Amino acid sequence: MPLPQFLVSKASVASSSFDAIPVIDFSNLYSTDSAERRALADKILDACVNVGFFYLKDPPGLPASLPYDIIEKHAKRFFALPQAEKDAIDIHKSWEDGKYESDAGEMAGTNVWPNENMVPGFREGILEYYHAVVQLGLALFPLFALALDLPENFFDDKTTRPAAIMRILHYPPQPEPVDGILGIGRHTDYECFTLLYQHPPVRALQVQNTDGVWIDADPMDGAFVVNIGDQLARWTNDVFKSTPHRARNLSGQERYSMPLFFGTDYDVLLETIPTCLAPGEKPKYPIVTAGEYVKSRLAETYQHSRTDS
Ligand SMILES: O=C(O)CCC(=O)C(=O)O
Ligand SMILES: [Fe+2]
Repeated sequence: MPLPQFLVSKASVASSSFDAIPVIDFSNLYSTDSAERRALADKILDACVNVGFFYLKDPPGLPASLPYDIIEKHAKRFFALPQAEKDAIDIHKSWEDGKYESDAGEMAGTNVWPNENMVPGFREGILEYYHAVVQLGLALFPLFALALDLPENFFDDKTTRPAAIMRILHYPPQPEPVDGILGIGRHTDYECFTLLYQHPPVRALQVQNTDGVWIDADPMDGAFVVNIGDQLARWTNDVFKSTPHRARNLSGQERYSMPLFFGTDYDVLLETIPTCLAPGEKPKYPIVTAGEYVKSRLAETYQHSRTDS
C-alpha cells in the first residue's frame, strides 16, 4: 500500500504568521460538482493550516437576519431578566457529571430553559436557530475530510449523534482593558470546530498569531467565524491549528455572541489521521476518546473560571 501523501506538502504553508482572518465564500457549500468542492476544500485547508480561523461567508439557507433576530428578540430579553431568574438556571447548578453522555440527541446534557412566561418564544426561537446552525456544521465535516485528503464520508459514522453545544453570550461593556475580569481570556476551544455568530457592530474577538500579536476578528455581515478546536488539532497532529483567541468588550456597548461547538460522537477515538504524518513522524498526542477529552477539559473550565494564561 502506498504511504499516504503528507498533507502539509500540498497545502501552501505561509512563510510568516497571519495578519488577517481569511474570508471564504460558502455560497456553493451544497454543490455536488467535485471541482467546486475541491476548490472550497483547498481554501479551507489553507485557512486551517495557516490560521485556524476563517470567516464562513454567505452560507445557503441561513439568512443573516436569523441570528440577528435571535439576539434582538430573545437574547436581549433573556439577559435583561432579574438576576434571580437567571441564577435559577446557572450552569454550575445544571451541569452534572456524566450528563454529557446523555442520549438526548442533539444536545449534550440536559437543557435548562428559562420560564416561558418571562421570555415568550425564547425556547422555540433558539431551537429553530440551533437546528439551522447544526445543519450548517454537519455540512462542514465532509469538507474538512476532503481538505484532509480523506473520503468525504470519513466523519459520517463518527458524527451519528455529535456533540453540538450552543452558548448565547452577553458581554457587558468592560470598563478597563484588564484581561480575565470580564469577557473571555486567552483560550483554545476543545471540540472539533466552533461556528460563531457575532452580533454587530461590537468588536471584541481577537485571535493570536504565532508572533503573539492579537489580530482582530470583527463581526462581518452575512458571515460566521469558524475556528478549529483542539480535537481536530489532535486528530491532525497540529496540521490544523487550534489558535488561541479572546473576547474583550471595550466598546462601551453591550455585546452578544453565539458560539456553537461541534464535536464527534463521544466514543470516537482521537487518533492521528495518517495523511497528517510526514514519513517517519510520530503522533504527538496519546489516543483518547472524544468524550474523555471533552470531559477533562470541561472539568478544568468549570472548576476555574477562564482567565488569561
Ligand atoms: O464571544 C466570542 O466572540 C468568542 C467566544 C469564545 O471564544 C468561546 O466561547 O469559546
Ligand atoms: Fe473560544
